[in-house]
Amino acid sequence: MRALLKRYRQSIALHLLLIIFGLYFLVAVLVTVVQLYKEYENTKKEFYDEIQTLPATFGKGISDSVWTYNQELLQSILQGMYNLPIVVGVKINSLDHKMDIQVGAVFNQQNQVEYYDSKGLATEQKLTGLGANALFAHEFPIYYQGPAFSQDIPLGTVTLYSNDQLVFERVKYGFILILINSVIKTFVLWFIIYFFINKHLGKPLKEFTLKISQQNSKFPQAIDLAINWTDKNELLILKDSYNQMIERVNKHQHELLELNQVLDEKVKARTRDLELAKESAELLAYSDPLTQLSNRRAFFDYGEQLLEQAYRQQNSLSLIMVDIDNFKNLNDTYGHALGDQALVAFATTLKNNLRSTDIIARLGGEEFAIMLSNLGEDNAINIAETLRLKVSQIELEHEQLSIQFTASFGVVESLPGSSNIDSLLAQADTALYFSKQHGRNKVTAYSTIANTTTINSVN
Ligand SMILES: Nc1nc2c(ncn2[C@@H]2O[C@H](COP(=O)(O)OP(=O)(O)OP(=O)(O)O)[C@@H](O)[C@H]2O)c(=O)[nH]1
Repeated sequence: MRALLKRYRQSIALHLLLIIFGLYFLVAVLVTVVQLYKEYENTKKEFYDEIQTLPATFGKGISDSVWTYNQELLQSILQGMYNLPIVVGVKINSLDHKMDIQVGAVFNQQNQVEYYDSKGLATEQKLTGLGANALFAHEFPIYYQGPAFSQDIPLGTVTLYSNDQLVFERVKYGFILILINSVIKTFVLWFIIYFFINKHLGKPLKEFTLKISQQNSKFPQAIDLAINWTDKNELLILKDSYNQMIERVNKHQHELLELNQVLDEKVKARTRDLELAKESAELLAYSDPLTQLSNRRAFFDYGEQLLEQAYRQQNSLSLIMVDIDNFKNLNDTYGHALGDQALVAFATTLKNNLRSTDIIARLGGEEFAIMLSNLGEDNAINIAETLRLKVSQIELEHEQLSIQFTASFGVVESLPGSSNIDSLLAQADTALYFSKQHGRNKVTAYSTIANTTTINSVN
């Protein structure tokens, strides 16, 4: 039942049919009721007309039996009348009241219904047959017309009673037939029309809905419906409109995708530019434009990291400070451009002779610092010596002259946990200063002069 109700709620065909045939059935019932009423009225009239004809048939017999006081004959005539299907009761009122008699259902003086058997004795209602609540009566006089009398002699009256229910009983079967006819017609038509509405509207709509729900939301496709209809009906027009819309949506989607791609490429290009700009900004911020070595800031940042790492791993780390000798002189003698050339050649020599993991930085002017990870003082001194030699071998050409220069070095080893960049630099600088003081083009280890320096400071 629940499934049927759900099916009804979900089916346009069933819904429409219920409305249409519900109304149709109501109208059919109304028309039938009106028909029944009319039939009832006609039948009632027919009854009345038939009752009107009875005096002509039974009047003479009744008059004769009343005149001759023949009770037996009167009773049998009354019984014959009572047996007629349109009569429910007969009442004779004779003038001398000697032949008064009633059979069946009749009204008394107080207009109440009373019931009598075929012998005229009062009885229960059942003997009168049909219910007599709605009696209607027809009264006619009886006369004696004998050859001895010139005039009709009034003998009394006969009242015939009939019943609405008899009328109804007669039309009832006709009405039931009409009603059954209407019900069968309604339901047969209902199922036939449901079949066709469902076939041509319900099913295609269901198919359409199913196919729409199965669409890929990103790339919807045109839909085809299994409708055998040569001309375009509303459903086919709806399907075509849907397909046109899908085509437009897909076109729009395609344009959007293309636009997205263009935008994506633009964003990527912009991101690349930004990254490059960032890289070059970082490079600028962290490198020396002339020598392409790290600058002072980078040296401090990277140096701190190396120091921490060495501390964690309990590794040795050494710092070398280098300063080109008499650089002012070089600048003043051969010009600033040659000075720059010397700085670049010097930086290249450092780079070529050190590991990529070492930090080489130009701290400012002609002053450089090198941080060597995993190297103790002895190794650092050796490297500084090599560099000193390599630097002294650099030859710069200037106006057919070969220009050479030297550099002084200060070396210090970091003791795990006791050093920071500033103190290391200060110590390396002390060693460098020592090299400068003792003839330049030298390598000095801080450890070799530390005591002397302390004593000097104390003095
Ligand atoms: N060409 C050039 N010269 C620079 C640059 N930066 C600093 N200088 C010069 O480097 C010279 C450094 O001179 P000083 O500090 O007196 O040192 P020095 O002449 O090398 O003497 P010592 O260090 O004692 O051997 C100055 O003349 C600066 O003008 C630069 O980028 N290019």
